[in-house]
Amino acid sequence: MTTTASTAAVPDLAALQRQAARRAAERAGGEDRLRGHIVCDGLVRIFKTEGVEVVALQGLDLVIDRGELVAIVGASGSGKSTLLNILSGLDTPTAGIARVADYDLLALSHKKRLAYRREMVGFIWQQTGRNLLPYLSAVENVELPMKLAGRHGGRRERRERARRLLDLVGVGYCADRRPGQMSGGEQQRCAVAVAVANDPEILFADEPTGELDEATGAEVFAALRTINAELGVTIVVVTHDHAVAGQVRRTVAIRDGRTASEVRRTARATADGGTELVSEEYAVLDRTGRMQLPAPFVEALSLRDRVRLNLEPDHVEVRPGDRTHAEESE
Ligand SMILES: Nc1ncnc2c1ncn2[C@@H]1O[C@H](COP(=O)(O)OP(=O)(O)OP(=O)(O)O)[C@@H](O)[C@H]1O
Repeated sequence: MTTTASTAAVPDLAALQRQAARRAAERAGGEDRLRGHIVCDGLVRIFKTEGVEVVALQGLDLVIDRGELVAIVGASGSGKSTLLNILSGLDTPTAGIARVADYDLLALSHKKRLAYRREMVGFIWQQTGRNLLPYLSAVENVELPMKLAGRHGGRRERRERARRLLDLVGVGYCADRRPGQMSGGEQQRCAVAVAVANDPEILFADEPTGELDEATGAEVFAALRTINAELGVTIVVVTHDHAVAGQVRRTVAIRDGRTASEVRRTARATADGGTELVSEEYAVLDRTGRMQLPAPFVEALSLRDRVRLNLEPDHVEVRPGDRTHAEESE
């Protein structure tokens, strides 16, 4: 399915993606190391509470390359937070494969899990107040993780790096302000700088724009795109807002704990000198050949129970199946 939308201020998502991939390859030591930075294969997470089992992830497949900026969308309860908690090392899956760089997330010792969370991963929470310490200025907030990790040289080097990162996300002018003196959007952009202070390979963000209006949310996404392109950090953003997902090149939709579909976007020039955003939607096929039909397709043809499949030379046709005896005799 392809859709287009014209707008004057569409960023060139493909160019940014190429720059991010170049930077990521420099960091990782070669183009051949880009593939499969994050790999989930048949990922399962079952929660057991008072004898009741909830299958939050039921065989989820997902591959994200180094330097990608991906949005994960889905309705409430579809398993987004469960996935993010597993990938960021906060939770352990029940079964399947979850691998990030060289870390097998199903078999991490306590020590390795701590190292993974300290060195590999940065995190941004939805609640602005959870990302920053209220009694420190923006620049001090960015310096703090570097200081705690004992990295990035002495005081002066840390301060220079903190100011550089704040400039990069567009809030250099807030360096000496405390969070209470900044807007919600400025705080979240500052949180992006804090999250990458120790140069993690991957940045996870859970609804980072959930408390912001659309325009301010777009500024936070612009900061994420800049960090992605300039530093080559792989970024995974979870959101239930499909409009926000339009800010990135690749969106993965989760339904009932499985990867259901994917949208890829590219900006292209139009004949009248404007810019056009082209979106293409793909269904995701797992290793065993299973896929979910988009809900609007199912509804449009009242598909249910069974469908007819025909193999054509270059496509597969899906048609409503036979009606049951009961329906025919009505
Ligand atoms: N700790 C837990 N114990 C029991 N069930 C849980 C737990 N965490 C999540 N679940 C269940 O797993 C399913 C997926 O939840 P999850 O929070 O991952 O969804 P989500 O897509 O992030 O939803 P939301 O957008 O509302 O945050 C839900 O049915 C939820 O009730």
